[in-house]
Amino acid sequence: MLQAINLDCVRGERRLFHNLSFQLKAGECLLVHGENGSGKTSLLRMLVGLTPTATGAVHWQGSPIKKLGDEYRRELLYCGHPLGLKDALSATENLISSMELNDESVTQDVVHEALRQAGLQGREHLSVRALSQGQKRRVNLARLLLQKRALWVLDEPLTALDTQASLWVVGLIDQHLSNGGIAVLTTHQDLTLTGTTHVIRVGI
Ligand SMILES: Nc1ncnc2c1ncn2[C@@H]1O[C@H](COP(=O)(O)OP(=O)(O)OP(=O)(O)O)[C@@H](O)[C@H]1O
Repeated sequence: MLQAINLDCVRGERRLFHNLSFQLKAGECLLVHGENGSGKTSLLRMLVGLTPTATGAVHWQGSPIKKLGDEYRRELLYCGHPLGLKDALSATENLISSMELNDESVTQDVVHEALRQAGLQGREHLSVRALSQGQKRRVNLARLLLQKRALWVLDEPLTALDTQASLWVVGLIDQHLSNGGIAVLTTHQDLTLTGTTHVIRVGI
């Protein structure tokens, strides 16, 4: 279970949200809506532990994430901004190095299969700088197939994706939820998921 308890977010002079609380059980998804600059990314960064919570706390399976540290990070897959890809490396090299950074091993065949499913067959060895924005996003999202994590936190995962790739990502999220995973995502698009979906709007 993921719990946000009385979170506050102040950026500069602006309070973006106040006393924000929710909880998500296995199989549940939270869609975070809000205008540009309303605090969606700030909230996600708090949930993954990249931005400290000034007040309130984030709990995972009943314990504060601050206390869990790496134990929490091993349960978590965060696709944020920027995409975190190295331009000089190929899609394959990026994914292998991202797995290695997390002490996970993966074969090139498994990476190629993930890239095939992401619609990047034939582009596995091209340096990422030669890929389009949507293709870069697909490389980043191929991690969803490789890193088996209980909690997905996805910041605008559909940005730059065409209709087919958007359907692919929505299908992956649905599958994740039906396997008992939890997901939090921001999006400016209308999104219909089959699992239990909660919606919050940030910006006050
Ligand atoms: N490190 C920072 N220091 C000061 N202000 C910041 C910082 N990070 C974000 N902000 C401000 O906080 C506000 C919320 O930013 P955030 O990125 O969370 O918005 P968002 O809802 O994700 O926006 P978008 O839909 O445009 O992606 C913005 O006004 C932004 O300028």
